[in-house]
Amino acid sequence: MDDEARVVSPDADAIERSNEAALRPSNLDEFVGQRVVREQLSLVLSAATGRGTPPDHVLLSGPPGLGKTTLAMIIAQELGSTLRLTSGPAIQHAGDLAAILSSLDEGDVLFLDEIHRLARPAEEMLYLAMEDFRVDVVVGKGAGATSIPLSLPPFTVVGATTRAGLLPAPLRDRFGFTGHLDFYEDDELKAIVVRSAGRLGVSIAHDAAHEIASRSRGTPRIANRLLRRVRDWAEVHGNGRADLDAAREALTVYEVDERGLDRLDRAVLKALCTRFAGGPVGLSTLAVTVGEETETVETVAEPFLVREGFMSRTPRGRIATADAWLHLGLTPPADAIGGEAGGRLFD
Ligand SMILES: Nc1ncnc2c1ncn2[C@@H]1O[C@H](COP(=O)(O)OP(=O)(O)OP(=O)(O)O)[C@@H](O)[C@H]1O
Repeated sequence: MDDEARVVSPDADAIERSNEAALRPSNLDEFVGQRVVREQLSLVLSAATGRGTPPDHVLLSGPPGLGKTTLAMIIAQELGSTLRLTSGPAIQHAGDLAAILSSLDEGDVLFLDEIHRLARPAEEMLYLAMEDFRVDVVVGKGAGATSIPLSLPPFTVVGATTRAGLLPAPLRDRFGFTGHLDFYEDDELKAIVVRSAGRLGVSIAHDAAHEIASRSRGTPRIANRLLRRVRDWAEVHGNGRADLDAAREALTVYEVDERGLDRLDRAVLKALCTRFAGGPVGLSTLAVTVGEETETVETVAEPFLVREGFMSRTPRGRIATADAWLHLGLTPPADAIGGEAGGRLFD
């Protein structure tokens, strides 16, 4: 299954991103949760504003859908600066980055999403630009090529990455502030759902907001998406009000269960428990059994199942925890490991 086709996917396509625009908080006070990052960032921004200089470069790391782009927008907003958005994969050549850098105005915020996917030559150009506000533009080709240094006005890079570990140390070191975003608690997600419902003009009951929050896998993007599906259901089958019944019915239609697992997650757990007696079993065997690509199971279902304590990765393969058996309504074998124990991780 295409990841973005899943209602519980943490990723978003272009259409969804444009739908999300209306739901983004526009300042730090409206940004729910992530208390530590919010406090630290607020200090960095206030100090820079007080000094009248651009703040240090900011690196935001964490899984998709937790608010990195939103925070970048808030940073620009709080600084009263212009935000320029691009991403690692969009920059194919160093020249693409040179063109962006040389068009920046003083104090601009340059948001570089998926910064870990920048090509090496662009990465090296970025080091120089971040450190010395300078870029070397190469003119001509081959032996006749010359490099012309161009100075840039002071600006701030906000880099976002889902894989902070992949960033080379020299790049990581050029960020004066790094904030790591973590999965949200249910009460924070509930606050986001209530706020988003208000923005969408949907009347929502508190227990319905809680129901949506608890099935959203700790991720605001998923919470907002489930809210839109509940709104659809309420408009088509109900009275337009998102009450608990509407929430439960809609999420049943989309096969998202009370712990946030969808059809693929449950298929993986079921295969693990019933076909392989709880494992250990290799990932590719498991993927073939559920009729999916290995990569889909590895990147889409497994991280959530491991995080929730349903599955464990061991050197001999994947195993189901006691919680997995219980969640499927099955009796765990006597030697099943507890949900929290998690086995020994091998990577
Ligand atoms: N703390 C928050 N409070 C309220 N809404 C939030 C919060 N964090 C994220 N959202 C909402 O969740 C959606 C996804 O957020 P965002 O696009 O910022 O995530 P992201 O981490 O940049 O994702 P990606 O890595 O896929 O680019 C947006 O609609 C945003 O408004």
